[in-house]
Amino acid sequence: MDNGFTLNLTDSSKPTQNVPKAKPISQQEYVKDKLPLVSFASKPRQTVKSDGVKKPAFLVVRKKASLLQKKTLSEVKNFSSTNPQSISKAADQQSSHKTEPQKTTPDDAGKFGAESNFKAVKPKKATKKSSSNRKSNWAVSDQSKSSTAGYNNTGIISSLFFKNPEIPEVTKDHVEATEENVFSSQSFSALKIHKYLITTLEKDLNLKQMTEAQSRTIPILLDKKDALVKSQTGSGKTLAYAIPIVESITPKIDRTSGVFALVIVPTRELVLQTYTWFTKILKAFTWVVPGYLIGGEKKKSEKARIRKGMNILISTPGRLLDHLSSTRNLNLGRLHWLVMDEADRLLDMGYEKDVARILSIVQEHFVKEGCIGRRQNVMVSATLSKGVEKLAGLTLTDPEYIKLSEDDSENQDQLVTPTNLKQWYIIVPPKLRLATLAAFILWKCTISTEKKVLIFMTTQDSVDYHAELFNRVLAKREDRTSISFYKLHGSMPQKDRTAIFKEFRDTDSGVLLCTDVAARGLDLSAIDWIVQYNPPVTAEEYVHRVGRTARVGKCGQAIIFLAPPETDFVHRLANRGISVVEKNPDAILKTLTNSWSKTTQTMEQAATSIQLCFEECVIESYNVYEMATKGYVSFVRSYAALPKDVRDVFNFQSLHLGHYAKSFALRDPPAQINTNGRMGQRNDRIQPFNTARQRNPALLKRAAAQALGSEGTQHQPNFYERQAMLSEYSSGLDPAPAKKMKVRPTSAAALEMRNPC
Ligand SMILES: Nc1ncnc2c1ncn2[C@@H]1O[C@H](COP(=O)(O)OP(=O)(O)OP(=O)(O)O)[C@@H](O)[C@H]1O
Repeated sequence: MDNGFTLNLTDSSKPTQNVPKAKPISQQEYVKDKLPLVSFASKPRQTVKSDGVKKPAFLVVRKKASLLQKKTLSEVKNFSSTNPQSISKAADQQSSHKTEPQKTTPDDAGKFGAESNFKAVKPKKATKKSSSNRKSNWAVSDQSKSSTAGYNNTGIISSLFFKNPEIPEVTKDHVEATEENVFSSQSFSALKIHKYLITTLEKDLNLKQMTEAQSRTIPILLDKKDALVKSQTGSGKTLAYAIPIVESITPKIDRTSGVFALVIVPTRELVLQTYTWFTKILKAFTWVVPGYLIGGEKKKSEKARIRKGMNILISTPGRLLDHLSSTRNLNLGRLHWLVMDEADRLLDMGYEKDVARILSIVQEHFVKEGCIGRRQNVMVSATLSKGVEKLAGLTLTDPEYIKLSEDDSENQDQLVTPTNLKQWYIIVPPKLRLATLAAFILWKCTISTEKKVLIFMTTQDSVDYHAELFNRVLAKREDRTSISFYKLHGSMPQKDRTAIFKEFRDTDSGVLLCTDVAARGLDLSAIDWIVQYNPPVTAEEYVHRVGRTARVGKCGQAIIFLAPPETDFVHRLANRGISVVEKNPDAILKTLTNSWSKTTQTMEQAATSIQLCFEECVIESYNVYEMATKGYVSFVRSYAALPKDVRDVFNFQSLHLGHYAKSFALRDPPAQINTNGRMGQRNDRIQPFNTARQRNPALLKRAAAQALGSEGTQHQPNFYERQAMLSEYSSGLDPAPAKKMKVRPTSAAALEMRNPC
């Protein structure tokens, strides 16, 4: 039997076609990685038929040099996966000293991981599914068992298709989805605004009709009223407040007149995007100066811009507060407009203090200037709820609550997603997550025409790792089109962030891996698919993430990966008026037989082949291995730190750590995975995420609290605090405390939690 990974040494000196081609380890890489990987052949364990003659076949075994007994380093250096001589030499040597079988596989992980719900799960005999759509092959048939058994028998890697948890049947909820029209029947010329502004909108920006959000909001704001605007993602809310601001600026204003309008938004990319909108619609109003403040830029150049003066200022709260306390020229005493875009995000615990402080400073400036004019306040978000303004003590004067959907007051909590958005969920056993994601990417980017994909992950380390892994394994293969992978998260240098944001916005195809830094407000054109590889914890965040596609009446699709214990999230969404349809993961994995390897016949073989390539990639380079462990540890820690309110759905106790390790292409048992590399090999710096902690929830809780910068026994961060700390939205510009902090982070994940952007 040829399982696709056998090497017939007697038949040919070349590896068979199906042996995954691993990059030979260069001397340089060897020195860098310290722990080289060697390949050698095992004792013949089976035979393959060639020209009707039975010949012994050898399995290629790849091990870290350090695991081989009696091998000197110089011997080890001579081995490489593509060097058949070294393989046969190794095979000879191996007969004299046996290789250590890998002691543990992630399948054993119940022993190492948290107490798992899956511990007692036996290999599944048959799925419970009744509908054909839900038929799944996780419980492998005898035939497929035999096709993948080779891996199991070698003890090299565990099978993807054994010991997976049962996929629960998800009862279908009746969802009354609320719909909102995107476009109104009115054009901009119906508004009482300056004719130059109308010309810019209709001729230069080619906007024929107003959206519903614009036609309802603009007249109210032109009437000088305060407003709370809630309308679906991608409904043109930016212009809904930008047009009245520009219209209300009189010709008397120049750059020395001070800040006329202040717009606060949660992320730097959103600042740049909003700034671009203002520059576009100010085309005919050359005397009005827009400007922005973001973190990651030289403060000195920002100070110079402030000194020169600007009339419309767009900023993240962190940077604004920083300048308000350190830049004397920044005077907000003549402010006529205060806009908070993504206001619900700005006013939750992550930002509330910053925003409240900004408001009190604005008030001080008002008193100093002796200003008597009334300031107009506008709050905008797709998930805004009434009363949110009270959170920061912001006093709105008789605000209009502009809500586009016509639901009754009982349904205040209902969320709205675009009508043209198709929403799916997929229940994937943890072991198959990576292969399924890879299959999805290959399917969309090489076979289908929907080639622009945005993938959300929880942590920055996870994004870094997957971007590196996919770049090495999926990006380029001779026999298919190359795929461009991009990444975006809060710890990247601002220059890179801006460049990638612009590049991905303007490209027709590619995959952007990102954290929630890209979840809100970003207008990336024509994204075909949103993939939530890690689910968000709230329905609101779900709405914002999927809202990056299907904007202004366009079509789009979104899919969310759920593990079997997380399926209740579907009901949570249904309770908020969001309907998602189940997709069969087999349908995605099957595409691998076309997109990954045309020589593999079954889905199981193809999935195992791609998983093996990922695992090889991780073993080969210590850098990738380190990234994988960091990604895994940060994922586990972020899961452990999730707030109580969501633990009925996202329960750390239900995580099968071993299976999740496999989803990071790691072969080590969870107890041996830490951000410090292999246990015992580099024992400096970081404490391992040890078994005791994993097993004991109390210890874990304390560890999570400590990682978040507080003593477990003293202050336990509440829901909002944790969410804020785990979130990507902070501008990262709360400079004073950040600089003072001398506590050494216990891990990259902890660092990320403390200082996310
Ligand atoms: N009247 C219009 N006609 C056509 N397109 C429009 C119109 N107004 C805005 N748009 C387009 O709609 C897109 C989304 O706009 P915008 O980013 O303001 O949406 P939003 O409602 O703020 O979304 P989110 O809630 O995700 O922040 C932009 O690409 C913009 O060009």
